[in-house]
Amino acid sequence: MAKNYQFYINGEWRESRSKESISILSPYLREEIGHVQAISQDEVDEAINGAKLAQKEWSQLSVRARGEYLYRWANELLAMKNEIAQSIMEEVGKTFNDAVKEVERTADFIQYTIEEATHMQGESMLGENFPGGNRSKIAVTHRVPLGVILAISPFNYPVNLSAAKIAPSLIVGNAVIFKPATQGAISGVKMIEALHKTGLPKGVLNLVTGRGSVIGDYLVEHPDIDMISFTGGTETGQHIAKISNMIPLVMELGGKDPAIVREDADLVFTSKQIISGAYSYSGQRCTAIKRVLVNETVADELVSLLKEEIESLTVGSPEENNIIVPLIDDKSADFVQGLIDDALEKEATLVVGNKREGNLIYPTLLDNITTDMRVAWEEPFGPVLPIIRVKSDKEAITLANASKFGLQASVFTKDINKAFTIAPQIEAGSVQINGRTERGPDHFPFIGIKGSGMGTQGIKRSIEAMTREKVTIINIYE
Ligand SMILES: NC(=O)C1=CN([C@@H]2O[C@H](COP(=O)(O)OP(=O)(O)OC[C@H]3O[C@@H](n4cnc5c(N)ncnc54)[C@H](OP(=O)(O)O)[C@@H]3O)[C@@H](O)[C@H]2O)C=CC1
Ligand SMILES: O=C(O)[C@H](O)COP(=O)(O)O
Repeated sequence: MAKNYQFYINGEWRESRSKESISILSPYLREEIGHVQAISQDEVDEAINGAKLAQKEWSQLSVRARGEYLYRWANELLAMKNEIAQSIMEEVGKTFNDAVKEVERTADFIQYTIEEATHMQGESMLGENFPGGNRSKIAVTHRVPLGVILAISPFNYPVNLSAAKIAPSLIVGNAVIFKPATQGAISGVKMIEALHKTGLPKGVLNLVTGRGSVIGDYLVEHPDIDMISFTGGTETGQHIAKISNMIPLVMELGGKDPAIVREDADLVFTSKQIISGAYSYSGQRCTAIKRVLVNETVADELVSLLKEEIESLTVGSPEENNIIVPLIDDKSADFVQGLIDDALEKEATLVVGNKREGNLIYPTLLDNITTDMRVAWEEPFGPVLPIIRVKSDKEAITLANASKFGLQASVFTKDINKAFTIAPQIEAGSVQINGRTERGPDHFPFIGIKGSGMGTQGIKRSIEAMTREKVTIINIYE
């Protein structure tokens, strides 16, 4: 019988008083792999009240003392690496190798977070530097925690994107309410089992499980939540931004990252970057390359190179480390198929793909995409890549910026002057020159603008986002 996973509140593992649970189906085994608790609003209140109380003492510890718990967490995660990776694989259909990498990356993330926080210093300012001021007034500024942070994560990196919110929150003295994606909650439970083993004080971290559509608004609107760090879809993020109280928000949302390919690009290198950017984990990455804007003079050659690469991609179960794996659920596969069908009805050219077995969509490349086709603008979160042929850099930039999203973009060219002319004109949080779009390394700032989010993640920026400045002014008697 599938295991029943408990939720974690005030240092204890519990079953919900609601007596309700949610069945988790594996996207590729297509069978139930466990149940998570559908907790009640009373239990949400209990978790937040406990967090609020626990935060007071937790914030009094030194950064080094808090860091000791987090170092142990990183070590426990590594000790449970295979078990957690197995969960990630079964629950979200990521290959075992990638799931292991996700756990290792998370341990690195936590360790770097501790080191970064340990080296962050405040500043002092002399009053005399402002007209009319004098030396007897000195401001000392340092960062203080915000209180209780609500961390909401998506399914696709159930461990890494969760820890990327939890570790920066905890190291600076916040308490956390962690709401994992329901499809991803078992992996969330496992990573918190590792944290529990560190002896973390009760209430500092609480794991609440239940459908976002049921407990999400209640969590977001709760008066004792002091900041929300959210990663997920644009619609969910926009909804949260509308209903939340006047508290800081960091939102990392969807994307439609373009790869702009100039006529002078190294096409062999570029095609490999595009393939890995677009198709890894079947395109279920916010930073996946989701459209190619290629100069028409090199389009035929690029398409032929991409086709060749796609034909060598392995397709099937994540247990055999295939690149293309079944999508998270049937609904997502239907959505991707809808984008393909719409483009083909409007006379896009099918280069390769458009084959489907249930929620397994084969890698699909569509050429001659025009702006009336949905796939030119919508985020598939699946293995389909549209090629839009352009006449000039100017047209590529205009199309890149016509998207409602603004996460990342890539520019492929051998002309570094052109690259640096194009990059500033692109409306995106980051522009990669001659590289695929991606979030890592994790200490780099990671920014979504427009429909792709608000605020900045990346280790130091996340720490800053989860703290505020506090100024103490010394007035020296003469
Ligand atoms: N920019 C970035 O860094 C990233 C962006 N994404 C984006 O996320 C999307 C895919 O992830 P997916 O998990 O499907 O995204 P969703 O927006 O469906 O869910 C994200 C999280 O929000 C929760 N949620 C749902 N409704 C509410 C609500 N009303 N209040 C509070 N929380 C709620 C979900 O819970 P539940 O699961 O219970 O519904 C889940 O934990 C894609 O659009 C992708 O681009 C993904 C990763 C990174
Ligand atoms: O959720 C996502 O898709 C990630 O934030 C992207 O991370 P990656 O670029 O490291 O895959």
